[in-house]
Amino acid sequence: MSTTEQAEVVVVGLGVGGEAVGGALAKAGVDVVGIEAELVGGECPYWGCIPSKMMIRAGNLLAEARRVPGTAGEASVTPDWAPVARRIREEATADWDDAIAVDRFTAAGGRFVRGRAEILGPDRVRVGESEYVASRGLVVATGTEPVAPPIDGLSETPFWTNRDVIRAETLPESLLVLGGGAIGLEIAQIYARFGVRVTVVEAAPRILPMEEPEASELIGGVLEAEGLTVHAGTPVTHVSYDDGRGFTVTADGLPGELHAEKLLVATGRRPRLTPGTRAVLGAAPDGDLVDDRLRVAERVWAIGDVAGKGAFTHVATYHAEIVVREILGQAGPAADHHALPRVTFTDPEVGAVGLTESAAREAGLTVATGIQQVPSTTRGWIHGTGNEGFIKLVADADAGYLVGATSAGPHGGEVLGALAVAVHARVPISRLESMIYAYPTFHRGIQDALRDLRSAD
Ligand SMILES: Cc1cc2nc3c(=O)[nH]c(=O)nc-3n(C[C@H](O)[C@H](O)[C@H](O)COP(=O)(O)OP(=O)(O)OC[C@H]3O[C@@H](n4cnc5c(N)ncnc54)[C@H](O)[C@@H]3O)c2cc1C
Ligand SMILES: NC(=O)c1ccc[n+]([C@@H]2O[C@H](COP(=O)([O-])OP(=O)(O)OC[C@H]3O[C@@H](n4cnc5c(N)ncnc54)[C@H](O)[C@@H]3O)[C@@H](O)[C@H]2O)c1
Repeated sequence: MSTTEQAEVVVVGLGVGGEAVGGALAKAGVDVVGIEAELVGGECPYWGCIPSKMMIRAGNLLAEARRVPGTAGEASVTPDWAPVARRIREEATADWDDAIAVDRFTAAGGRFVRGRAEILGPDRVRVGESEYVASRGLVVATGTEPVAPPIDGLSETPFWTNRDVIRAETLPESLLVLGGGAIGLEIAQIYARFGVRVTVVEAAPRILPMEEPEASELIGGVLEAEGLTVHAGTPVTHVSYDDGRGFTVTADGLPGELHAEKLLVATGRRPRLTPGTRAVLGAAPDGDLVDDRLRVAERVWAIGDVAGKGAFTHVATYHAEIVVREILGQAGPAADHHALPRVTFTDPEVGAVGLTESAAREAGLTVATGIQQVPSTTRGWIHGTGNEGFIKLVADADAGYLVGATSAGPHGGEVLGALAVAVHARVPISRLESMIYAYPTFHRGIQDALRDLRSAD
């Protein structure tokens, strides 16, 4: 028998963004129904950021130990995946069980529904036989799912996605990674550091195509020095799988076939929002889903990955705060993505904020750049082995402030903090130049990059 329940707010998807919105509204006394098809918390804690960064921490420890000879004596390292898999299963994901997160939401006063919601209109959704009608607002927080490119043969093979690499209890002997973006490169490096023979195949002319070309060159060089094989500009044309032999891949521009026991497809993700649902919500078929208040339509909001403004956890939580304010009728700034920070947690880390040089040029700005190599800074030179990196600044020369920056190197994601403030607050370059930079830090390289920027005047 079908039922209809009323609520003030219905949140579809309790991942990073939905859990934050639902929990905060429930705590504020709003009657919230939160609907989740899989695990409350979403991709980040169970199959994304947290377990992958735990794996990276382990891989970085191995790499540091391997850097001991020649610098601090002798060290012998025997990689073992078992403690990594155990930590992910027991500490990070509670064996992929979200009981604590569900309790947190219901203890705050939220009404929890487990199931896949079908959005029927701007104020109603259906889960199984039950309909939920929202009087005050609908929040769509359904995230993204991996895209498998239309490569001949691929869909008939048992390829891996990020979920399989995170859940692996044992490692394959070899791994082919399709896609040299954030997921592909982070996983490729970790697996290789644990002894897996890894090949990365990227269709675009360079890996990390969304970041500065200097970052692509840096990471490509580091990975190859660690023994990985990296092919870029080589679109895969055919994939096949054989129980005994594993995967065979052919790609344009590569003379022979590539073979590996496992194949990870990390070629991007798409919003979990069908064209039909967009239409039902009153959104245009193409273009921006949300305005600067994250509104899709009257009393309908979309947040996090599905909003299409950057697929990062910090974007989902940022959006959540804005929508909570909107629904509670509180004043506050609109969403502003001009200083979007992101960090690819390879070693060296690639941190970036705002526009790359080419994006700034495409935006029609008068662009000036400055760059400093980390090994040429005092701290980089002291650091020695493992010091590869650079700091690159992208300035709007007419306006006199930075519109983007990249900080690649040891702790590159941490150094990014100062640059993110500069881009976010549009700090005049002259103020940045007159700042005192602690000696000898990695972030002091910003001062050197500013000098390079000034010398380009
Ligand atoms: C391997 C990997 C590593 C990552 N590392 C980082 C990182 O280091 N830093 C970072 O900032 N970001 C990282 N990300 C990205 C980050 O995980 C996402 O940006 C974040 O999870 C987005 O949150 P969200 O709430 O928008 O979506 P999600 O976390 O995807 O949550 C959406 C939720 O909605 C549910 N849902 C979908 N449709 C329905 C429906 N119809 N009914 C009910 N429920 C539904 C889903 O089951 C899911 O739980 C990583 C991602 C991956 C895959
Ligand atoms: N550290 C982080 O913050 C982090 C880590 C992992 C993922 N993420 C988020 O998850 C998103 C998805 O990650 P992703 O790595 O899947 O996507 P991505 O967009 O970062 O990279 C996908 C890569 O695959 C390439 N590609 C596309 N089609 C291809 C094909 N047919 N053959 C070979 N290569 C192909 C693209 O050119 C691109 O380089 C990221 O954009 C990011 O927002 C963030």
